[in-house]
Amino acid sequence: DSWTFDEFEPLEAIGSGSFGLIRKVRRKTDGKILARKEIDYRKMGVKEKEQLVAEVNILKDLKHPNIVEFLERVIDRENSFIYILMEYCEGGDLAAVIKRHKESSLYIPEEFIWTIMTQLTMALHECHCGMTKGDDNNPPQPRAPILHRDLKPDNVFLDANRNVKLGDFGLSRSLTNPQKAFAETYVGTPYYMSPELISESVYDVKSDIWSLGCIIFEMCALKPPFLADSQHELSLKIKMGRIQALPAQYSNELNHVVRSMLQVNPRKRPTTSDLLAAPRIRLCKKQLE
Ligand SMILES: CNC(=O)c1c(C)[nH]c(/C=C2\C(=O)Nc3ccc(Cl)cc32)c1C
Repeated sequence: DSWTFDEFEPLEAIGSGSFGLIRKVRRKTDGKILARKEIDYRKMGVKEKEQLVAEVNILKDLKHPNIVEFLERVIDRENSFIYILMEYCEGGDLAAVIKRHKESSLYIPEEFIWTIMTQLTMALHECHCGMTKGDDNNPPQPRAPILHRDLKPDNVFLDANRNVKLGDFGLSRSLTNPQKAFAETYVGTPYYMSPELISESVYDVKSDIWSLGCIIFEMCALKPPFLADSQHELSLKIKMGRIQALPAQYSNELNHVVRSMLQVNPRKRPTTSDLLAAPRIRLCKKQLE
């Protein structure tokens, strides 16, 4: 821990992530604004502590312009707190963007939706198909896919230039052993639970694609693709997989891409590579470079 605790001036709380509060802080040395996740590990069980260590290790290895940057972990043993220092995303989370549009009955412009989808797909591509850093005596090689497992608008953040930053890998898993990761206890947000998770409780990269589809659908329709008053009814709707058409102003290509991600059969859903090959996403990717 190269930072001592009083390096940072605490500012206001800005949100809550997995395991704890997120606070805006100012680094005293250079005045840089950062986000600090504050976790009181006194109350944590062994399993949760292991999960937290796994989250930090995953975040430490993921370096990508569309994934929140992990800077440092500081342990305050006196008060049994762990502080995870990450980049500050001035634009807040995507859930707030959707909420603002819904309240002012304004649809989100299609162009913005494509830029969000493109950047989220690139972030997921890094998680699912990333390469190890490699060094001078061994070349980079494919590493085990990292499943985010809790993709939702609340975990997507925007920086000052509206660049997308995928955050909160609190529930993510690395598929180190060949068979798929079984969802020990599914803790994701019920709205975004994929059909395979409801039935076989097996989670793999295609389950993240389903959740990505739910996020993009919600950006267009300003409500999730499946809504119900009970978990049971929600599960039935998700397994049926019937979704309404997007609002008429959105293009056929956007409808097609969203529906392809929301297919009940995971094998029919596109991979991140398939999505990055879609014409509109290729175009958007070029414009972002
Ligand atoms: C009302 N809160 C906000 O607008 C807000 C702002 C300005 N930033 C955030 C959140 C984060 C932020 O700014 N950096 C982050 C890094 C990781 C995670 Cl999991 C979350 C954040 C939020 C929720």
